[in-house]
Order: sequence, then C-alpha cells, then structure tokens
Amino acid sequence: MTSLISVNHLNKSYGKKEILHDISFDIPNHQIVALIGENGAGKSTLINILLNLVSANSGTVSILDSQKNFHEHIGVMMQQNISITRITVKEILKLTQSYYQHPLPYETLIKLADLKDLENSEMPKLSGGQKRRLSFALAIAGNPDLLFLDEPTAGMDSQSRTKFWQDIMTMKDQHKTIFVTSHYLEELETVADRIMILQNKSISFDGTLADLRNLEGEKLIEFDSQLTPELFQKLPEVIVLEHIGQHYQLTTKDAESLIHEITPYLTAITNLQVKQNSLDSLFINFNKEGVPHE
Ligand SMILES: Nc1ncnc2c1ncn2[C@@H]1O[C@H](COP(=O)(O)OP(=O)(O)OP(=O)(O)O)[C@@H](O)[C@H]1O
Repeated sequence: MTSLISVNHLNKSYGKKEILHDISFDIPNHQIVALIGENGAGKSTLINILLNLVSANSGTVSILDSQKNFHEHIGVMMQQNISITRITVKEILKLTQSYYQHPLPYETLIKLADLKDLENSEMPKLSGGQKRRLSFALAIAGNPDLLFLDEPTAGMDSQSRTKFWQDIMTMKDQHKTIFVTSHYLEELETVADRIMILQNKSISFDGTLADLRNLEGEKLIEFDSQLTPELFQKLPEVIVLEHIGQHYQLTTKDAESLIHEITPYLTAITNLQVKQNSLDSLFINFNKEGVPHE
C-alpha cells in the first residue's frame, strides 16, 4: 500500500530540550488518524514538521511522495485561527479558492462550515467557534486529499462539533485522509480508524481503539445500589472502585468473574451495565502506567 505520509527516525529538539525522539510511522490513504498526547507532548511540533513549517534535527519526512505541487493536495487547520481586518468571510474564502486549481465550490464550503448567515461578516467580528468553522472552510477550500487538523473543534458548540465530525466522516468516504490531534477524546473515539499516542517524546502506541482496549483489557461495570462501598471494594476482581452517591463504577479485567462475585447482592442492585473503557480512561491509564499492564 502506498503511504501518503512517511516519517523515518525523526528527532527534534528546541535548544537542549528534546521534544521528539526517533519517530517513525506511515499513513496510507483513506484513514482518519488521531494523534493524542498530553499538553506539551509535541503534537503540534510534529504536525509543523510534517508541513515543513518547522525543521527537524534529523530524520526524513515524505508527504504525498514529496510531489512538487503537494501543497495543492493538502488542507491545514492550525491550532490558532487567523484573523485579518476588513475582510469578510466571503472575500477570504473566494481569495483562498483562487489559489487552487480544483477548489471546492463556494456554496459547498459555506454549507459545510455552516457560514451562510455570516458571509458578509468581517473576520475579526466572528465568535471563537465561528472563526473555527471558517478555519475549517479555508482548510478544505482546495478540496485536499490530505487534511491536517490541530484541535479542530476547540471553541465550537456541541451542534457544530457533531456536524463537523459528520463532515469529516463524509470526507473519509470520499477517500480523503485525515490526520487529527485533539484533547476531546470522546469525539476521536467515534471517528478515528487509528490512534497514535505521543508520550515521552515517542509514539508509545499505534493501533485501533480495539487494540488499545485489548492491550489494557479492562472493562467497567456500572450500577446503582444503596449498599456500602466497602462491600464492593473487597471483591477480588475489583481493580478500581469509584462511586458518586449510590452510582457505582467498578473497573475490572474479568467482567464475567466480577458479575459472579456481585451475584449475591443483585437484589440490592439496579441498572447494571457492563461497558467498554472509553478512550479517555484508556489514555489516562496508559499515561499513568507508561506501558499497559499485562
Ligand atoms: N518555538 C518553540 N521554541 C521552543 N520551545 C517550543 C517551541 N514550540 C514548542 N515548544 C515546546 O515544545 C514542547 C511541545 O510543544 P507542542 O506545542 O508541540 O505540544 P502539543 O503536544 O501540541 O501541546 P498542546 O496539547 O498543549 O497543544 C513544549 O514543551 C513547548 O513549550
């Protein structure tokens, strides 16, 4: 399979501070790849290196086989929105379209980014969420094959976020490749084909959400009960017990055995559910323990 992005043995330091150490990965066509990591892990630095905005100390990066006109095929939504005075939404979109040979039609852009009512608004007068939506429209103006999204939904309201991810899924169906970083892991969980965790300067995990779940092997059992926490805490299969009032959440590696252990209390338990661990808690566990426990 040909790779859209190919990174080999990449290293980056700012002064004496090493940020990225021996990073290598390939990204083929038609995937949504989520790069996650704590604040300051180096995600934006990595994206900036991929985009040739920041230079690496060593290693190689190849994007779209480093075609001469590869910028024509790339869309970028940076973490910071740009804002230019005295230019309207319509004007900046039309101007951006004019730089590309095969831009998306103006009406498509306005519809995708939900900017119809704001066409004549000047950029600085948009709200934070509206600026984010305009940044999205600018990123896809050239109808890119490869889209980089750095914290794309920061500041968007929940309706805009839902629409945004639906649009991204549609773009994937149109054979686009999307490389995204975000701290909203519950959003990535539903869309990402592949998750890469950047931790301690390296990619410490690279696989699907199912792979990550298998690696950590934990499940959640939730229920409501008036019984005391001490009673559940002493059950051998409980790894972590959390409760808010009468609502309990037990983490276990063996859901079947734990259900067996709580069977004697079933008459005092309601709303019993076995759940998969969320990407959020998998990521927290992963960060706490460095490598997943056996
Ligand atoms: N131009 C720069 N000069 C010096 N240090 C920098 C520069 N840019 C970033 N850094 C440092 O590099 C580290 C990685 O920053 P980066 O912005 O890549 O992290 P991030 O994972 O994107 O963080 P966040 O999730 O907070 O956006 C941080 O410690 C940051 O302070």
